[in-house]
Amino acid sequence: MSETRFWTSSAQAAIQAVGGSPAGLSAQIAAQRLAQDGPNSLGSAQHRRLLFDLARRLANPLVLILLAASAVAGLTGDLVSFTIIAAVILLSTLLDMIQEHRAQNAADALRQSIALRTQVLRDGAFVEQPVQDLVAGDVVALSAGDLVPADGIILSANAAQANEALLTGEPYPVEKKPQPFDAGPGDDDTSGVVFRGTSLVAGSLQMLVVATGKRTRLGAIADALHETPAPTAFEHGIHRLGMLIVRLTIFLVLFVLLAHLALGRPPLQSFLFAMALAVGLTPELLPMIMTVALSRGAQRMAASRVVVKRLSSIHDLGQMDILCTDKTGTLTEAHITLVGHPGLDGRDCERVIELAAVNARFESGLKSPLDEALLEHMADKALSGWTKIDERPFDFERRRVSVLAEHGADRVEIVKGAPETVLALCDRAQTADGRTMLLDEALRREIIDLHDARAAEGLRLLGVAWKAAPGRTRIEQDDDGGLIFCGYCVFVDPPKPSATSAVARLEAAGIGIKVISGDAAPVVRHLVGTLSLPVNGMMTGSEIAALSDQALAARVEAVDIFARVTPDQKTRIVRALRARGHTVGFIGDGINDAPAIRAADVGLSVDGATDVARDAADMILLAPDLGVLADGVLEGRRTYANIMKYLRMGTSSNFGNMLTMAVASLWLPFLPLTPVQVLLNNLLYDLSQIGIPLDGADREDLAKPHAWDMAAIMRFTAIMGPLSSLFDIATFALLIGVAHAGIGEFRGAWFIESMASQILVGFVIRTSLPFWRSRPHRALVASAVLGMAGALALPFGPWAGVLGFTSPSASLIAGIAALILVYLATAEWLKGYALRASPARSHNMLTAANLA
Ligand SMILES: Nc1ncnc2c1ncn2[C@@H]1O[C@H](COP(=O)(O)OP(=O)(O)OP(=O)(O)O)[C@@H](O)[C@H]1O
Ligand SMILES: [Mg+2]
Repeated sequence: MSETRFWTSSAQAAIQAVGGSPAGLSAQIAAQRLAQDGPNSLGSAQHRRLLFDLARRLANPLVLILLAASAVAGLTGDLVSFTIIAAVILLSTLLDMIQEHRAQNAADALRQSIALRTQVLRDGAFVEQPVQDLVAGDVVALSAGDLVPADGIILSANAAQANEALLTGEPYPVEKKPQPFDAGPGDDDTSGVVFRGTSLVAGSLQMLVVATGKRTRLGAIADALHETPAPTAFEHGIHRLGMLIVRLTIFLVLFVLLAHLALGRPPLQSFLFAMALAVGLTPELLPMIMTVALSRGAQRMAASRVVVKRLSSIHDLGQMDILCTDKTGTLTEAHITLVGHPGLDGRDCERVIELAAVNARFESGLKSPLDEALLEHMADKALSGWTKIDERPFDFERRRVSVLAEHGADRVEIVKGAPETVLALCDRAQTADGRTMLLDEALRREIIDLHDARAAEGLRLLGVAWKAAPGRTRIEQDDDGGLIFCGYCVFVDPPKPSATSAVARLEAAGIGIKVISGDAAPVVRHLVGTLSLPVNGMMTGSEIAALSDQALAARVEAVDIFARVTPDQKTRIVRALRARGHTVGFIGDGINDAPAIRAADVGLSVDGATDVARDAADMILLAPDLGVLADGVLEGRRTYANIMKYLRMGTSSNFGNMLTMAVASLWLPFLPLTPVQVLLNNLLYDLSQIGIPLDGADREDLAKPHAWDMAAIMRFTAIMGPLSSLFDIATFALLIGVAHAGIGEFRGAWFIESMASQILVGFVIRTSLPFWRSRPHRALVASAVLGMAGALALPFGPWAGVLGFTSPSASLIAGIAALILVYLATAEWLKGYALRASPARSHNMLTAANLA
């Protein structure tokens, strides 16, 4: 769909075109339009269709070749094989697909629960609606911190500023205000319109929606942007491992095929066998296991009140070794109250609080908790007599709010903000009795000392200043000089006692904490002292500003407290830590935190946070509490441990099977299993693994962050794979050399041996502890029992003949059982050695290399 460039025609024309009016829509018409136009989302309208998905999976070339080859075999007489092969392929694909779908649906439902909502005018009143349900013609009210939910025309605005970096690349906010309704067409000015995906960073506005979903300007480029984030180190590693297995498989299949042909075996049977092996060896279950494990993880995390938006961030959470946190709300209660408003002499002064409250009342930007505390304090005292002329809303670079207001005949500009910023703009000061004096060095020192004394007690302060502004009607960018300092507003934001134990838990889990705040250094230092957080070293924004990225990276690890930092510096700190090889989490709730949340490996926000922060985050904490996060980290690690379990079992048994098949092809005078039997073996093995995502993890797996370690997987495979083939070959020797088994009996016995050894060894290698010390999950035991029962039922049931088996004798089974016991004992003995992490592995080096 192409964008309409509606802003080039007059607002009137655009509004008429969508049949809207400033009065909004009725709920009934909105529902009709929603049915007609579809939801306001950029994703594909419907879920992928099940049938379509099935076709996509069956289109796997290996599967197609196998089906084609067995069809050829079917035409030449072996119809039974063809039927069974087709049925087995269909069955295992369905099994795989249904699990994945269910997992995806569960994860989607969780994501839905935290979907963005917005204020919409319906039937004449503003109501909260999910952003998805917006239609053209709706009137939407936005305020600072909100994401713009659709493209639209501004009906009214109040000091609104939008960040349009996503569309224009321009990092600085641009002013937004309504344009004349009948302005001529052809104008490419976009100041009177807003676009989906941008955000309001200051002020407020009302817009009339003219385009939703894919018809928006963002929708037109969304496919090109393709919102899939860059793969994480873990996904990258999995992909590499998968490719390695595929390459090995191709090599093996060619080897087996050529060996059989060279030895003069029937070509079609040999080909079918080789293809069945290939289907069995490819790690086709990996995506399903990943999705199911991750979605399970997400569900469990939701139970501990962490909602996951991006599933793959669960690994990053498990791997996270540094958590950066803002201060307000995570380390403090965020119930801010005003406790004083001292003038120059240190005693509370009415003038100070009045000016500050007027400033807070007239600010239309994002109301900060400080503003709310001021207004709450003034609730009983009227601010009547004051009228607003203009304002310059808060932003995190200026760290102040300027308001132009009038009281009777006096027109004044009132500025409140970070004390040092405000003081720097003053050249005079005013006492409580109204005397104005020059602000000399001595007086400046006194005022600073007054501040430092309170800040050292952990109190937050705002400076308040003013100047006469006769005849002025606007506040321009650089008007804030020559102010008269008046006093401070003093606030208390009590520390959150639960933060201490939550931080201790995170520390115990191997996660270092860094506090990154826009607040003043003494306040932050006092807070971390009160909570006795294990943090050291302090750096301020002005120090960071003087450092290059390299210099910052060199120092950033040794510093745990950052104060008076700008939003951009928050991002620089995160980047510097990542460049040092850390997996970094960032938790924050404000507009100022959003860029850093996005820059982190794991972006975290809380449920009550601004849209912009929630949108940037990978996970949302439903309670603003670090304790919740500590639980989440354990879930992340458990999920990771389970995926590693599957990988270890899969790669080592695959590799073992490859070796076995290579030997068998050269040595056995017949195929060790028929193609049908190979596929059945594969299906049963898959079935036995269904329980893995539910399995628990040992305490050892949860104790510290784990990075993807390819070398360790290779090492494990190189030890455990050959071990299993050794026992396979011993089984061959037993069957042929000792028992002189016929072909059917050989295949029956070997089918059982290979299934039993693969399934049972899983219980040995799923844990690094002695296997009897770690209890597997019931579901894993159940699926394993199911797989084993199948393995025994096939060669022994009435269908054995059709499947090409002859039931093995009791003594053969006893022999095999003995071999398997020895195998399991050897595996248990060797696994400590095989499971050791690669010695060269340094967490830092590895992740740094992956980042590059
Ligand atoms: N409404 C306001 N009016 C004037 N100044 C403000 C206002 N809000 C914040 N400031 C100033 O800007 C500074 C930075 O804002 P803030 O403390 O919210 O940053 P932050 O990085 O989000 O901090 P935190 O770590 O506490 O969440 C404040 O310390 C204060 O000096
Ligand atoms: Mg904050």
